[in-house]
Amino acid sequence: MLVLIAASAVAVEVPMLRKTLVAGNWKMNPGSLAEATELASSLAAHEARDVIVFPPFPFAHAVTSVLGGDKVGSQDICHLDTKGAFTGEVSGPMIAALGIKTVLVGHSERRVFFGDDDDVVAAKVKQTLALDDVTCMLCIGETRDERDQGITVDICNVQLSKALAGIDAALMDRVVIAYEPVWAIGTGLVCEPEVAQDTHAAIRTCLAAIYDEDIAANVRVLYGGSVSPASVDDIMSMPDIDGVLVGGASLVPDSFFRIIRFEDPKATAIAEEGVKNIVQPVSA
Ligand SMILES: O=C(CO)COP(=O)(O)O
Repeated sequence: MLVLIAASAVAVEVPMLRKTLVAGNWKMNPGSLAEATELASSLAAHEARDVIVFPPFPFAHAVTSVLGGDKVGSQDICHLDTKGAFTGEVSGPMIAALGIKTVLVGHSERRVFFGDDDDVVAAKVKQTLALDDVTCMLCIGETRDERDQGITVDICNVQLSKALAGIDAALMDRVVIAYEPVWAIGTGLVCEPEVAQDTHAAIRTCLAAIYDEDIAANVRVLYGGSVSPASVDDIMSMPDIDGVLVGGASLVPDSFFRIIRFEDPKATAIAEEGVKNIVQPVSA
C-alpha cells in the first residue's frame, strides 16, 4: 500500500504505515481486584504505543477507571442482540456503557472450551460492530493437527470468511485480526516469525478476496501465541505483523513493558524513507 505525499510541488510515494498495537489478554487472571488495579496502574505509565489490556469482566470497570476505555478491551460479548434471561452473559451495550472500545471475539479458548462455533463467532462480530466506535479483535488460527495436515491457510480462510460474512466493507476499519496458532498458545512454542509472516500474508490475500486490496493492506493483523520479551522483536520485524496479542507475559509487568517497547525496524525504515522522499529536490 502506498500513499502520495505532496512535497515541494512533487508527489512522492511512501509506504502506508499501519499503526502497531500490543494487546494483553489477562484471561481468567489475576486472582484479585487489588492485583488487577496494580497491574493496570503500572501500565498507565507506559503510553508510548497503542496498548490494550483485556481484564476479566468483574475487573473491567476498575481497570477502565485506571487506564481509560481506549486501553481496555472486553474478553467476550454475548452473541444475542437483546437483554433478559441469559444468565452469565454480558451484552454489547453493557460493555459499551463502561467506555470499553475493543472486544475480543473468537479466541480459541472460547471456541474449544465454551463451544463458540463459527456461527456464534460471526454473531459476536456483528454485535461488536453494532456498537458505536467499538473495534472487534477477531481471533483465528489452526490447531497442531491442522498445521501438520498443511491446511493452516484453509482453516484461517474459512474462519475469516465465516466471521466476516455480511460485514460491510465500511466497518472494516473497526476490525483487527489476531492470528493465534492454537498450538502456540500457552505452550512456549512460538511460531517461527517467517512462518507466521506467511500466514499473515495469506490472511491479507483472503481479506483482499472478501473485500479489496485497500482493506487487505489497512487491516491490522496481530500475532499471538507464547510471545515473550525474547521473541517479540523478531516477530515484529515481519512486514505483515502489526502487533502482538500476549497472554501469560502480559501478567508480568517487566515482561509486558519489554514487549511494549519492541524494536520497530519497519517504522524506522519507513520514517527514514519518508524523510528522504519528502526532502528530495524538485527536478527542473
Ligand atoms: O492466547 C493468547 C492471547 O490471547 C496467547 O497466550 P500466551 O501468550 O500465554 O501463549
